[in-house]
Amino acid sequence: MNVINLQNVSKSFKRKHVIKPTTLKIEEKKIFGLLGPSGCGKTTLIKLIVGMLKADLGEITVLDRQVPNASLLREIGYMAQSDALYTALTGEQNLEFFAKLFGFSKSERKERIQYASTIVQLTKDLNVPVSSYSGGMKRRLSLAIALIQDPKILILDEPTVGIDPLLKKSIWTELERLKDEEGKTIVITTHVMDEAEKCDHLAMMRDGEIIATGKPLEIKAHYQVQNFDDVFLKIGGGL
Ligand SMILES: Nc1ncnc2c1ncn2[C@@H]1O[C@H](COP(=O)(O)OP(=O)(O)OP(=O)(O)O)[C@@H](O)[C@H]1O
Repeated sequence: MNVINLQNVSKSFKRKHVIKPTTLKIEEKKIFGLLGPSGCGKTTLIKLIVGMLKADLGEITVLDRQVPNASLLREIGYMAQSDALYTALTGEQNLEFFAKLFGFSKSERKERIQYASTIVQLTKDLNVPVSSYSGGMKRRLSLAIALIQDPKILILDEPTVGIDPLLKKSIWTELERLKDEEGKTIVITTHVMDEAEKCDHLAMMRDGEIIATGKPLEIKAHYQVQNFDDVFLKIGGGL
């Protein structure tokens, strides 16, 4: 079953055609990666799916509901590229704020905060104001916020930027567990080549267009290369 469907979706900013007519289906219970050079339109595409931007043309449905739809807020955990955090508050207060928005009871909030902060290894720093967090800690808190309401779909815009390799590995282990054991669908943008390899399915973007889709092996075969660094070089080189 497809949980995300885009049908001929396009978007321009002023006269710039940032997303050219795009049709895309994302299957449930998969990790779907969006790859492409900086500025090719990944974040814009993601914002259209989340409902933060309105498409000029075309139709987007998520879980069979047309976007935008307020009921989808609960179903989509979104981690933006720039952290949207309350820096005067502690990590825990940030998580508490978002957990309250989703109407969790006090005991559920405690449980959810414990779960989300453990995954991103922030439990020890929960009582520190976010203003004194490092860049990587802010990314981790943003990921915890995306997980707080136990959404069916996780949409993560470069979630592991600024995160050290060990923690990155444990985050990926958790993403794979969320998919395998809890049936989550995960959409991720990345520039990191080993992350591309871990996705079940990929869409390669260039200049506002999806130019290839497939499993990592299929994409490499398509470009006749051994690794994703070379895929990128070929895309950048105007294949
Ligand atoms: N609000 C906006 N107004 C005008 N132009 C915009 C706006 N948002 C994005 N753009 C332009 O749209 C293009 C695609 O941007 P987008 O952020 O989607 O790319 P990206 O692939 O996510 O890049 P990166 O990997 O660097 O994050 C860029 O040329 C950008 O300058």
